[in-house]
Amino acid sequence: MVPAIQISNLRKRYGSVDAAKDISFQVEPGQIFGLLGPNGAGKTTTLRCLCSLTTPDAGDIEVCGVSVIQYPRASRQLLGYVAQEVALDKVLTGREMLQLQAALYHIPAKAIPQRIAAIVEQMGLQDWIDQKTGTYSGGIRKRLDLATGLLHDPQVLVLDEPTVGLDIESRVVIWDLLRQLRDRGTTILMTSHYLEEVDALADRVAILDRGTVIATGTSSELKDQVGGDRITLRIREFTPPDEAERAKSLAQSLPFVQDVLINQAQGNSLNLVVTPQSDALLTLQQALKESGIPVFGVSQARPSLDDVYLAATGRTLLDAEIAAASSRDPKAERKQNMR
Ligand SMILES: Nc1ncnc2c1ncn2[C@@H]1O[C@H](COP(=O)(O)OP(=O)(O)OP(=O)(O)O)[C@@H](O)[C@H]1O
Repeated sequence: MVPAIQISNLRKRYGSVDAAKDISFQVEPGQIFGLLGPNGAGKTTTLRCLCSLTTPDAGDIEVCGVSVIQYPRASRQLLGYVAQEVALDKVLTGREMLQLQAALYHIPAKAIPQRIAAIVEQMGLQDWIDQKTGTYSGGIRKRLDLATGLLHDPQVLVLDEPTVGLDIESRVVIWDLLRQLRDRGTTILMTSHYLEEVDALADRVAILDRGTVIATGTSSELKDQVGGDRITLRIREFTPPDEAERAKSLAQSLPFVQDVLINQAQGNSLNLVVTPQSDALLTLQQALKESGIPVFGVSQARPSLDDVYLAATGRTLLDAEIAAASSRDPKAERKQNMR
């Protein structure tokens, strides 16, 4: 079967920044594929290259077997792209926005009312479509964005952070809509930096870090690969570094402890990887007590996608986000993206 999306050795530089160093992954038709990674990992850049909004420096991209580099126009017909922030003209109604978009996609004038009616029903927008978009809540705006991306009935829907900034109820509505689309045969490629979103939605996941793919698979395959249980230990709300080091040495001496990391972004809490066994927590707490080290909080869990990221990069997604946020210049990026 021809993959819905095939990205091979994609490279894109902005000045001295390698936004995409060497990105390869494949999306099968009818799947939801999640690109997970912290801010700055290269997710948006990958989507922009895929949708021929920017030209890669190297690599191949195909959509349903059509080369994006050689046939950008034909490949764009196969794709619906919903950017992270879509500028809405607040004085237009949702229907007027869709009519404008339909004209941009060259949908025949006769077919437009029927196509809009179908998509409005599919997105559950009947009550809002004739109101001005300036009155919309974030969740309704996002549904209109999806409707816009789906208007020309693309085989592949590409979504950049589809629920960023939405409250949990609106996010769940969007998740349900995306599942319905997938069940009707639309392939969806979405980026997210929400672990639980990717876990809940994606059939397969690629984790990106600093412009490269560090892991690909189903969410449970990736979690199985890292193995072991996770114990998060907080000694104090903000633990002094020397005390964290002391607790780390102590934990390392326990036979069931495989690995220990000090998480500076979380007040020097400790992340332990342990061989699953029922008395691990109790034994750890006992050992800490005997050494006079207090316990502010401790919990044990199966690995998460964050643990997959941590195992591959030595830092949590949150750490990476904080580091990335301080090194970016959003104004300059926006300016460059307008060109
Ligand atoms: N137009 C641009 N001009 C200059 N640098 C850019 C531009 N676009 C992206 N970058 C840089 O490339 C790197 C990857 O950015 P990208 O937006 O692809 O990451 P991301 O994973 O999508 O993060 P986010 O979700 O925050 O957009 C970052 O270091 C970013 O600062």
